Amino acid sequence: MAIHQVAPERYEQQLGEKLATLKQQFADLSLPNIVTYHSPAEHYRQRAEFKIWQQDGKASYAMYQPGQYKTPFVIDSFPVGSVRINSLMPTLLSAVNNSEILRRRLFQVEFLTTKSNDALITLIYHKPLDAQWEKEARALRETLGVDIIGRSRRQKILLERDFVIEKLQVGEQQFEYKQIEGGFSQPNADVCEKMLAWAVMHTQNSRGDLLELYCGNGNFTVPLAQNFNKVLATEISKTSVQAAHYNFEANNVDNVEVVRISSEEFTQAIDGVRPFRRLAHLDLASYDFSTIFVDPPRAGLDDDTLALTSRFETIVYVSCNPDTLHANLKTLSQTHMVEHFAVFDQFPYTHHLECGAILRRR
Ligand SMILES: C[S@@+](CC[C@H](N)C(=O)[O-])C[C@H]1O[C@@H](n2cnc3c(N)ncnc32)[C@H](O)[C@@H]1O
Repeated sequence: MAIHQVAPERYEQQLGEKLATLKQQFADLSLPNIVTYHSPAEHYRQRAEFKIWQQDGKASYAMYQPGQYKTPFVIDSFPVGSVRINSLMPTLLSAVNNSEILRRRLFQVEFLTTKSNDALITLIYHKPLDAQWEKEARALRETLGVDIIGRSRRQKILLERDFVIEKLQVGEQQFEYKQIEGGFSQPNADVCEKMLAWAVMHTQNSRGDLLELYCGNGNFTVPLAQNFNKVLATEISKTSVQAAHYNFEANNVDNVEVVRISSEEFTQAIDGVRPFRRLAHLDLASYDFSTIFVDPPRAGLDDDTLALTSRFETIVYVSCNPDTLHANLKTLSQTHMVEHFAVFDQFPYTHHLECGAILRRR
């Protein structure tokens, strides 16, 4: 993980600078007033990964300046990370340094924590993990009161669980989410709650059904489902689809079908280009889609998915990359008006910015 310069006294200034850049970049699109959602100025990331720097028989947490991967910066705290990550960091490190078996050839540590105070630690090694490692890891689990996963080449040792349970507050409602190790989850839980509330608010009183692409673990699907008759959600990752099933059941959401399929394949299926067995149990023609929700990875929407998106009356677009959002909105502006635009400061002190746009057909 690269180093972030956290300076809470500079929080407003850094956000102001990012907003100014964004406004300049989007000046050629007629955007409405931009609504800005702030992050806590520190301790906002629920997940973190560190390289482990080994010297003279001692392990330390290390980070790198982008592009300078031979010069580690040894750190002992991480103000970007949640309070839970910061309280686990020293305890974990001293336990690792007190056990030759846990320390030797450890090269990476990952923390996954939640607002609900759940936590999971993954220890990643350059050596096979044996019964002795497992015994020591179980003792570590008892000491920390946190689940541990051991990973090595072609090996994953689970002591108990490989997930955490998050609880997010969206307006008056609380939702429960399983977040699986290695699966996507929004890193900044406070900002995630604001994004969910924003999406729920702007889809209230929708008619018909919702198509969601890139649904992940159902993060948005769960609170949005109440605003639609039926929802068809799609996602490429098997782990995330498994988590999504759990999350629909845990939150009593019963009007969603989730399918493991890429957005490119789904576009082919709905256009009748070719059939997919994974969709055979669904009658696509029975859906009365009014709205599409997309939250693609940094690459944005591919051309075919973009063309599909432009056929919907209402588009909700959540994006972690202003460059691809801008390019996609330029195309979508030919058929749609941007009615609402929001900025969510998910990644303070970096140049990254999360945005949300609601578009209506002209
Ligand atoms: C930015 S995440 C958003 C996930 C979810 N909306 C959330 O809030 O947690 C993007 C998701 O798209 C999925 N994805 C990546 N490429 C895809 C593709 N070509 N087709 C479908 N899903 C894809 C990833 O696995 C990931 O879950």
